[in-house]
Amino acid sequence: MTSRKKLQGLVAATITPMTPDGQINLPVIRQYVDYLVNKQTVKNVFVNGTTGEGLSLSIQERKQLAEEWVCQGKDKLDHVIIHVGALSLPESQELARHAAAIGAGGIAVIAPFFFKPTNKDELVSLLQKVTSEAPDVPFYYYHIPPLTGVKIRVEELLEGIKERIPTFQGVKFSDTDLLDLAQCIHKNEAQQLEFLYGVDEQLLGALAVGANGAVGSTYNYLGRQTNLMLEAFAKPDLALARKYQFLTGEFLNFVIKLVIFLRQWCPRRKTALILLSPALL
Ligand SMILES: CC(=O)N[C@H](C=O)[C@@H](O)[C@H](O)[C@H](O)CO
Ligand SMILES: CC(=O)C(=O)O
Repeated sequence: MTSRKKLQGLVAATITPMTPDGQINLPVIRQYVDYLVNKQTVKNVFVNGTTGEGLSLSIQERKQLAEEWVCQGKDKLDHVIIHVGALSLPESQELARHAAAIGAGGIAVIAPFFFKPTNKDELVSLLQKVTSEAPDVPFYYYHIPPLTGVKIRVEELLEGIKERIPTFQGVKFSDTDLLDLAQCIHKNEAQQLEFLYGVDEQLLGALAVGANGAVGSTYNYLGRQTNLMLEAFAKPDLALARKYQFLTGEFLNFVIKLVIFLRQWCPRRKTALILLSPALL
């Protein structure tokens, strides 16, 4: 693996732009990159994840999106991470090979959530089969038990993982169990891993136990404010950092109410984002 800039700070989990007739809208990704960098001060993206509805897209669509993000982000973004998890192992492997071929900065893989791995060894062996298809690309395990139902603790998963998966780089940790996160960080201090937190409304707690950064949907529109929170935390000015964290919470409460109201007639996340983003720019 060639030397790379450490992934830290904020990573926007990108939404997938669609045309009114349900096609992926590739041409707007160029503007999306500029918007993230210039308006949100966010220079990393996580593509085809939960926010991007990657698991509801076809393989072809996922590849096209990955290509466009890598291409448009080339001189503007620091890291483009592509989520390549899928229920089918060959599809996941194909996406991993593709991500490597287009020069993605990293890949992430979710645990299969229908026929689930029942123990750590099963999960690592599956991750190994996917990541070995991209032997030069840093790999992040995408831990999101509320959605996958796979509750294997990351602390346990990490024991010996680097021997089996040399590209292992870190975890996108989307769970509220900060004890598990803290133990992972504590036990792996010597290893230069990257722990990216994924529950935006409690990022401050994760920073306190040593998270390196965060991947999330809200960094699409609260990226600038959250970067100010990171700065306040680094100072440290915890009172100010808390103010920004509370802002995320309040904003999400508002969005959740709005989404419940609008759910009857529009797809969830996009509705909220489309309606709210002009007010936030
Ligand atoms: C389940 C889900 O989509 N989680 C996102 C990323 O992990 C978060 O960014 C949340 O959207 C955010 O924390 C709001 O709950
Ligand atoms: C939020 C997140 O990280 C995802 O969309 O996958």
